[in-house]
Amino acid sequence: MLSLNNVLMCQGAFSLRADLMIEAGCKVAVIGPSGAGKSTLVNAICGFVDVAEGQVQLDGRDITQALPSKRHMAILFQDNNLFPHLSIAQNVGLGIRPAMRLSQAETAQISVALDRVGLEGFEDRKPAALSGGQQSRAALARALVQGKPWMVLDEPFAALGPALRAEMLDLVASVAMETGAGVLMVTHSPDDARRLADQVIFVADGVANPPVATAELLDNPPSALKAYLG
Ligand SMILES: Nc1ncnc2c1ncn2[C@@H]1O[C@H](COP(=O)(O)OP(=O)(O)OP(=O)(O)O)[C@@H](O)[C@H]1O
Repeated sequence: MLSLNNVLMCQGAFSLRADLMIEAGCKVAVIGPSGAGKSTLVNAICGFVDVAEGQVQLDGRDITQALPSKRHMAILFQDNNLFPHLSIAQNVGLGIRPAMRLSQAETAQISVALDRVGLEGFEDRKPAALSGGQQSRAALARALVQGKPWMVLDEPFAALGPALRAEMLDLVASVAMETGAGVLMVTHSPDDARRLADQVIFVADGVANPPVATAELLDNPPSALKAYLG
């Protein structure tokens, strides 16, 4: 369980409030207008944005001040953060061991993760020799090997076409189901939310609202969400 108890997050003059809980293993989309604070929310949960008031808890443990690396979250952002000078296997290996001296078992684990995302045989390629979709898959493999209970995605597949995006969302969902990981995903697309998410957090007017069942919220949107959806 991930809880934000009366949390106030600030980025310069911008501030965002949240008082909400997300069940372990739940897949949650974060939607809302541009600049509403979706990235601020997930970055605060991951430890990249300071919390000015309130408490962030993971399974009852106060992680408000914890380093990002101690938060049990695998993070996947839009640019994939693949290092261009490293091979795909090395990039995925960074998810296991930043120092990169991998044991045989860890090397095998990388191959299993690459197989899982459909990149078997791509171990030695550099990111530039992969398509955009394949790069997204490699970044997902890196999240996979971390074995964390949460995957946090900030518009991870925004650069992909609709068919490829749907494919990646289904892959995230099946990986999450296999590992039992919860998913928190920022997206601009209500269709993506419907495809992946059990629940939706709507961010608007300085508030990240508690999660509501996806169909319930998108089928009967409150006025601010209706205005956003158009
Ligand atoms: N480092 C920063 N310093 C000051 N203000 C910031 C900083 N980062 C973001 N902001 C401001 O915080 C607000 C929320 O930004 P945020 O990126 O969280 O919104 P968002 O909902 O993710 O937007 P988008 O959908 O456009 O990506 C914006 O007004 C933005 O200008």
